[in-house]
Amino acid sequence: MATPAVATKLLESKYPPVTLFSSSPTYQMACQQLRVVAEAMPDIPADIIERLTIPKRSLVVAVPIRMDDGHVHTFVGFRVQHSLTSGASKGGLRYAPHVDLGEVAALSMWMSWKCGIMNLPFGGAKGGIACDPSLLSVGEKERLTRRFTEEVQTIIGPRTDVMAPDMGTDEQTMAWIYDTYSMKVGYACPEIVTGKPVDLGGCVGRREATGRGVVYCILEALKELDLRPEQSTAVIQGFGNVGSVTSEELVKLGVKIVAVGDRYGAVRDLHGLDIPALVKYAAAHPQKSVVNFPDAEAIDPAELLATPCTILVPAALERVITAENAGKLKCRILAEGANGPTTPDADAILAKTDIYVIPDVLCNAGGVTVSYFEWVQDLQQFMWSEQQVNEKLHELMVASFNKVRKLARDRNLTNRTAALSLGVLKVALEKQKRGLFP
Ligand SMILES: NC(=O)C1=CN([C@@H]2O[C@H](COP(=O)(O)OP(=O)(O)OC[C@H]3O[C@@H](n4cnc5c(N)ncnc54)[C@H](OP(=O)(O)O)[C@@H]3O)[C@@H](O)[C@H]2O)C=CC1
Ligand SMILES: O=C(O)CCC(=O)C(=O)O
Repeated sequence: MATPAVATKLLESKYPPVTLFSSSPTYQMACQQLRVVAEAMPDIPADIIERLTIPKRSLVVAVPIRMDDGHVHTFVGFRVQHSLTSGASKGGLRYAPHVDLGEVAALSMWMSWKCGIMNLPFGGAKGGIACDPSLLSVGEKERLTRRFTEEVQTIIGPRTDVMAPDMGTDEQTMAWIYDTYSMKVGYACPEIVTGKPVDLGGCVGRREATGRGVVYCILEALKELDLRPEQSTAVIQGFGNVGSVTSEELVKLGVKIVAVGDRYGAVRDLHGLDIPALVKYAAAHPQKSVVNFPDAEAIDPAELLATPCTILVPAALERVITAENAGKLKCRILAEGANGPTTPDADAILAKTDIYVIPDVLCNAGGVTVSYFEWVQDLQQFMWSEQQVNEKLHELMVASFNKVRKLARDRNLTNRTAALSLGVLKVALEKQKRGLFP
């Protein structure tokens, strides 16, 4: 019987990252996590694990658009569908400067596990365009989105691949995709995207869903640790959709948010930041940033993650908690709003501490869950109330949280390995039952 370290090494030679994607550290990280699952769940057939390291379909497209100054600039866009075993593939579209094929492939794998954990009838996908949306005008963003939609049109569809917002995209982006796709097919097809404006068939509560789901998980963790929200503090990295909604929802429960940071800087107030005022301030700021927020102390963003608090919520980028800073975290709960914020090396360090990790694939699954509700409503042309949406979201998040905790306890696994294992097991089982590798 090989020791765990030796077994991981053997698995590494058996399932190396695929060359096409492997220049991306994020894809390498997703493959490393899959190897940990293969080791923890030896009953999953090796040939299925091998298939799961390789996304089913990846499309790279040139996206030329006329810029406002008259010249034509060609961007590069990606759509990766990791698995269609469980249904249409599902996942966000991200606009960010660092987007590449490997990053999108990793994010698509995580979407497969996330949908599996939540028991949603979807496979995983993700898309992205390498661009800095803060440097584009609204007209440029519209032309970019419409051209990208046309370029990926052959592989998307309400029963094949359904996009949603992610970093740098929003409800307006989804409205443009909806309109472009509908013009092509010749009828209004709201079920082609989720996260649309409510006026266009979007679901009430989708914009807030990821942050709400993060908070539902935090409440379960606080309960288990016998801690109370009113006695807790939080630090939030990223103040976009996920970071700002998580902050607002935590404040409603009495949690004090002591520090918040974004790409441009970070602010701290040990008495608790005025979050509703910070939301208004950031919305009015030219770069939508929290920097220079009055009555708060400016701090070095590098200090943010090491700020003492009960709950730390990374809600921005991948790989921000690494072997270098994992030992410096001073939180009791790490609630991963972002996808992939913690590297496997950092995980090994955290596993030796008493930090309670709520892994991304569980913690931020509220977004895709309400996207599922939106898709179902659009297919049936029957809309739910916000109360129905929130109650159902709460029920599904708590059920999945408990499934993950049970597996972690029963098998003596970390929460991350338990969550990933549940997701991978669901996909693997469906593949086995279908008798082939769709
Ligand atoms: N939206 C959703 O429904 C879901 C999102 N997620 C994940 O949550 C994370 C955030 O997504 P979302 O909130 O939608 O994205 P947004 O674009 O709305 O917000 C991203 C935030 O991250 C900040 N940020 C960017 N770069 C850095 C940096 N280098 N250091 C610190 N902060 C930075 C941005 O700041 P700035 O504006 O200044 O660039 C912004 O505040 C991503 O990992 C995404 O994949 C996961 C599940 C669902
Ligand atoms: O709502 C969705 O379909 C996907 C959200 C997403 O991209 C994510 O969970 O990372």
